[in-house]
Amino acid sequence: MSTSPTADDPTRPQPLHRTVDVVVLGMGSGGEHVAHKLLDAGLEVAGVEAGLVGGECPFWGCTPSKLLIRSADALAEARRAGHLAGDVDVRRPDLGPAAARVREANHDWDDEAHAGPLLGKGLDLVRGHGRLEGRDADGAVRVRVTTTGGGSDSDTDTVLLTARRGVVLNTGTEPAVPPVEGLAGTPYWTNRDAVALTAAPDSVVVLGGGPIGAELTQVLARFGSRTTLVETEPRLLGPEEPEAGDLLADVLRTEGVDVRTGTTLTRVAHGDGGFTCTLVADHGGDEDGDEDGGEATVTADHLLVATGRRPLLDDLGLETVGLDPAAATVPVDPRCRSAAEGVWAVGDITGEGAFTSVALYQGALVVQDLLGTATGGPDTHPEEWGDYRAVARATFTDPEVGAVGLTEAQAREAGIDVVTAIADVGRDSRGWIHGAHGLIKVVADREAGVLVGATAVSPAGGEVIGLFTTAVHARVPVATLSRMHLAYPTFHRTARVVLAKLGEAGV
Ligand SMILES: Cc1cc2nc3c(=O)[nH]c(=O)nc-3n(C[C@H](O)[C@H](O)[C@H](O)COP(=O)(O)OP(=O)(O)OC[C@H]3O[C@@H](n4cnc5c(N)ncnc54)[C@H](O)[C@@H]3O)c2cc1C
Ligand SMILES: NC(=O)c1ccc[n+]([C@@H]2O[C@H](COP(=O)([O-])OP(=O)(O)OC[C@H]3O[C@@H](n4cnc5c(N)ncnc54)[C@H](O)[C@@H]3O)[C@@H](O)[C@H]2O)c1
Repeated sequence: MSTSPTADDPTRPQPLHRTVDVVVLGMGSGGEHVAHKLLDAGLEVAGVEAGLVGGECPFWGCTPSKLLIRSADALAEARRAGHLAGDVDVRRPDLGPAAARVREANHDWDDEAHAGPLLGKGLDLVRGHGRLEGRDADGAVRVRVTTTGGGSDSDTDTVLLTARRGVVLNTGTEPAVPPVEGLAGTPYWTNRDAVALTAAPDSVVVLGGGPIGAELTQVLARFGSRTTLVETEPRLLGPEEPEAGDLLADVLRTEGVDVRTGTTLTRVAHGDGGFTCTLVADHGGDEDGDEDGGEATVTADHLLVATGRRPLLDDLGLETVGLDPAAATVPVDPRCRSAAEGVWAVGDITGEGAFTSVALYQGALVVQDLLGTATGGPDTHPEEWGDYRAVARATFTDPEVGAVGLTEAQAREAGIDVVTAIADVGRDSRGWIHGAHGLIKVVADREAGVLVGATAVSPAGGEVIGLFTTAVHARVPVATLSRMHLAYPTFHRTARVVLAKLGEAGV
């Protein structure tokens, strides 16, 4: 690694100037993967991180939320035992054990378990806010880091990194907080507060019925919080199949959640007694229908805002390398190259799916591109490069909502000659035995004779969707799928019902 101190302003501490092969700017799941693989291959790599190495997923996202969900599911299963195995009295639901597991998993929000192995491989970890700073005379991209101290940079407030081969952007997202009157300045929670809870609050209003809102609503309700879920759109999990969101809303209502879809939070007041939320039902209202178009007031101890995420692209210096600083995402090609030479992007900022699985998938593409390990380029070997037809995802509510590829609406919008089929998981053998609520819906392309999308709302729906992910990804003909052995009795076996329906419809 070459080191050359430079000074733009003699009154400021000397910035350190280092040249490496690749700078990874933002060390979320995708960036961490890229750094590991490039270091393994012998490249000189610098990683720039303003927060914790590993990003949102292990510390405030996937892992802690799934740990809380696991405990909440255990409670729900215990409560179900009454119908199946005699009385089980859940007397004192306690978030404590789940909170302890969260802290065990993320070492009390300490990133040593992520940073340590990378440092061991020789990563130049620069802790601080990174910003692109144009190119040097050879065209190499530069990154200036305003350091937050630590490691070898504790004596300087600025480090300038030059990347011989390129920069990989992986700066992720932050909560998008809506401009609701009175909300700013109140102690509302985001996912970061929710996953750090050690006890369930008496009452909470959850704003936003996407994956974060839906998952955390069910957790808190199962631990005994009086929970109101407010969603502006007519249904939960908006981008997924409408049948999935409707079924989930029904399940949450059965569990005692006050689900208010088609409802907008218009005003927030916070005082000693907690939050007072003014709600306006504007899309048909809640299920009772008695407040449609009218104003209602809900009070709660806490307000959890889960209304989407905003890519962290501000103050990233995108314009210094010719990228649009006002764009909502950094669009990438199948190699994850941005429009700027020598600048790749991975993860949520690419807009290809805000999932850890996508960030890791894209990280592998960048590594393949930088190391030249693919057989050919995207033009000759498209199967080796970025393909987002079959993005699989799961919302870990109970039942889980697994999905892959296109929804019916998206397929129709894409001009596909769509045939759909739907089946009730609860009426099939395993579902009935289990007492499950669920459905499987498939979306087929009649002309091609293949599935382009599927949704599995089911116990273990995130696992059930694997079958359909293979089908959509590998374009397995529906006729071939219909002849598969499917173990009996399983949740995924409901596939045969939808496939038979597609057959009857001529697919
Ligand atoms: C509550 C919750 C639950 C989730 N559950 C799941 C799930 O079950 N499954 C799933 O697939 N996905 C889930 N997700 C989504 C998942 O967390 C993200 O898709 C994943 O973290 C990928 O993000 P990323 O790599 O793009 O960036 P991030 O993880 O956001 O990391 C980006 C990093 O860049 C750093 N950074 C940003 N700007 C700068 C800068 N200028 N300089 C230096 N550093 C910077 C940040 O500090 C951060 O550490 C969940 C998200 C949340 C919030
Ligand atoms: N299991 C998983 O894979 C998982 C879990 C959590 C999050 N994630 C990822 O994180 C992303 C962000 O999750 P999210 O749930 O915050 O975002 P989201 O954008 O998916 O959902 C936000 C919801 O809030 C609603 N909303 C927006 N403004 C509102 C307002 N003012 N009042 C009421 N409702 C409002 C939207 O209509 C939407 O339904 C997801 O898109 C997903 O990719 C994944």
